[in-house]
Amino acid sequence: MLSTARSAQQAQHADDVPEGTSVPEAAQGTAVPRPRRAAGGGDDLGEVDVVVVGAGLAGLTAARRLTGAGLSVAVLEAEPHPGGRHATAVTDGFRLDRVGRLLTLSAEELRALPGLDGVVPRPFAPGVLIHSDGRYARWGAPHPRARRGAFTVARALASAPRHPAASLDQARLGASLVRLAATPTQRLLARPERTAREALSGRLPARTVQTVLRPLLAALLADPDLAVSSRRADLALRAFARGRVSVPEGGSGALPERLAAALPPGTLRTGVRVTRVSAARVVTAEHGTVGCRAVLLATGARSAAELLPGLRVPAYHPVTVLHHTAPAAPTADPALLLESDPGGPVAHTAVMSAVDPTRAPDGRPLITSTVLGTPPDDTERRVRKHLAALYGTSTDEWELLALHHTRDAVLATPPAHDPCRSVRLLAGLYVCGDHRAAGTLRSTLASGERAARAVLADLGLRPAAPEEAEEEAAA
Ligand SMILES: Cc1cc2nc3c(=O)[nH]c(=O)nc-3n(C[C@H](O)[C@H](O)[C@H](O)COP(=O)(O)OP(=O)(O)OC[C@H]3O[C@@H](n4cnc5c(N)ncnc54)[C@H](O)[C@@H]3O)c2cc1C
Repeated sequence: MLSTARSAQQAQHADDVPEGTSVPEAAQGTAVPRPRRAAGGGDDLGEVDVVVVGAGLAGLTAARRLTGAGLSVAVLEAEPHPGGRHATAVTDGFRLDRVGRLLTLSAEELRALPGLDGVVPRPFAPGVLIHSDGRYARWGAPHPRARRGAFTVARALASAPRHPAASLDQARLGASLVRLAATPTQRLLARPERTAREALSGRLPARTVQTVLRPLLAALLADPDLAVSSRRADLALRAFARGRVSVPEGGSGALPERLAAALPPGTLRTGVRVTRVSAARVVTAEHGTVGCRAVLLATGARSAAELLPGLRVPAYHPVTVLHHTAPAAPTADPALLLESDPGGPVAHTAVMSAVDPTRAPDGRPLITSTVLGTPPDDTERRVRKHLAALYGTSTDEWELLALHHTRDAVLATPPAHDPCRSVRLLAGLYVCGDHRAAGTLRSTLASGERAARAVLADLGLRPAAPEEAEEEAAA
């Protein structure tokens, strides 16, 4: 049963409760109905215990936890498939990511995330290949005779035979990354927080920051201006130093697909756009109304603010991803190639079929390239020209498979970003997603877990607990 004390509680973060939000029946003290039958087929979505709006990573994680607790749940997703920003489209047998974020978790860390065991990370070649002043340099690849082990990328930088012009810079960067690789998360999070630009320029020569760290952090955090929090930058650089930059086998969609597949049949309803929410009812565009005991908004920040005007929409970095195939792969090297020279438009690119052959059919090449910020008008033509220069080959015969522009692709996490924003608006109404989290994959998933736990507590199915300011939520 819902505890009276809990239901009478005021919203924990009144500033975040949209004006005019209707207080749910449960919060007004009316009897809590018995668990409801699961949503049925046809256009009648029936009644359920909890409606989760949005089948991205956060909503699916919350749904997994709620169904695991025995509640009937309807996950309503506007698109024809789950996954949100991290859905992977299949075109002519190619698996094409929409945003294509890089993974910075080890296989063990990935396995430990709820519902994601079985997702396989496909690493890039160790280190990164950086294009600068028309030349290429591989940073952080271990010497062929070096012993394997932890922190190989950082040690490689510290001990590699050096280009005379860059030897001191390379040694200082290597030493800095070796130290970072060994620093525990809590120590990193306790450091003073500034922009990454300020923090890095205090530690390393401007040339190293500009030619190596800026393009590397742009690839990892989608923030080429280094305005991101120095703590987020340190965590990302530590993952790089530990040799953990990879992509999920089969595309980013492997993560939401795994979470969706584990839900009880009938829980996920795709092609259902929600147009109005209150704590006891959800109205859809074409499928009527769903009655419920709690609503969890997991739609991404902008859509959440459309459904509940007053919710704050934080800043995001836009990302444009282009997928090409070619008569022949421009290289067999599974390297992450970073552009350090200004002018763009490509920030980073890889022969993705060399990194993860499962993304392309019949051994065909797949080249995936990323443009950060607002893309130019003639994006495809300029990207094709830039790729010709980067790979040193003609791209005239290359075929564009897809171009995806996502305006709110990656949460901006400047200094003083709150890593653990409240997920409980009031009893019966909850919100989760990357905008409630720290700017990491783990914290986005944790926001779904936190929201599900808050629902369970308000429904009396688990002891009420303060919203966990979990360590992992920040990391
Ligand atoms: C490989 C990988 C690496 C990642 N690395 C990071 C990282 O380093 N840092 C980080 O912060 N995050 C990372 N992420 C997570 C990612 O960047 C996003 O934070 C996350 O995908 C956002 O998920 P979400 O569920 O909040 O929102 P979304 O993915 O946007 O899902 C929202 C869903 O709601 C649906 N929807 C919207 N409006 C409605 C409506 N009215 N009715 C019904 N449905 C609606 C949308 O169609 C969408 O499916 C990573 C993800 C992957 C796969």
